[in-house]
Amino acid sequence: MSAQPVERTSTPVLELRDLAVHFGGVRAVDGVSMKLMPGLIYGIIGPNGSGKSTLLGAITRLTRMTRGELLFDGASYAHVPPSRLARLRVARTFQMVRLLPDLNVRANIQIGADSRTTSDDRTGSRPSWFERLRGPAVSPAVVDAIRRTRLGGFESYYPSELSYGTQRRVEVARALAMDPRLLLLDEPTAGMNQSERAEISGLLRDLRDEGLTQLLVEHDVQMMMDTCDYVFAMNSGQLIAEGEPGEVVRNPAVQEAYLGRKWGRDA
Ligand SMILES: Nc1ncnc2c1ncn2[C@@H]1O[C@H](COP(=O)(O)OP(=O)(O)OP(=O)(O)O)[C@@H](O)[C@H]1O
Repeated sequence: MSAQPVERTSTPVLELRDLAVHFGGVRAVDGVSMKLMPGLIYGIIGPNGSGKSTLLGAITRLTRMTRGELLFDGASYAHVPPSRLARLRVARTFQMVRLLPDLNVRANIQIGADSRTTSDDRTGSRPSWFERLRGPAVSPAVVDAIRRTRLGGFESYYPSELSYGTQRRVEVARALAMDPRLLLLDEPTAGMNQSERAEISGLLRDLRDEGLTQLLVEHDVQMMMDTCDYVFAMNSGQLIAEGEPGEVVRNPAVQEAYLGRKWGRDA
């Protein structure tokens, strides 16, 4: 693994230049620049209120930027509406599980596959996603997402019948069914037990090995160290450190931001 993936010469999948999001006088994100190179898992760590979720919101165009530039594959998308992000092949999962309770696992994942084609095709002549769910056809993208997330056997289950960890995996599967080039994950292991966390970490690393670029926001620093290739640390809306995960969590500014807590097996 390279400790300095940003030094590679290929075009970043995602680049942020001097990104800022201010809410009145609150500088939630204040001048963040980063480059995400293809096929790596990136993480953002930082204490509560440091701006991590706001940054994800800006990247996914759900939160209005105050200034800065967003580039995907080298092209600006700062004015692309969030509904068109699937077309860019950017997918995300949310802090809270957002599965539709009245649809089974297969149908929930189908929504991901349909969101991409819906975003691409605005002719209005196609059946709605709900009409297609009632039909017999299952997209190859859905079959593939179920295989990659090891959800085989759960296809007919409803969300309320699944453990929290499995619901989270369905969320990841729904995002994968969009065939993303960049997957953004907001606290994917929140509320999980240790074995569920390890399972998600393994899944994300498998997806990385298949070439999927990922950006992860997570409170569990040990999980970030075990999972990420490269970590950004935020505090008060700004980046205070970046690099190989072990180095970043030992950085004095990062340690101070977390009020003296220490991580790492040998820290
Ligand atoms: N819509 C909003 N209006 C005003 N202030 C906001 C808004 N959203 C976030 N903030 C503020 O911006 C700052 C950054 O919040 P944000 O949720 O991005 O941090 P975070 O690092 O994701 O925190 P956590 O780890 O607790 O989720 C905080 O001071 C927060 O109160």
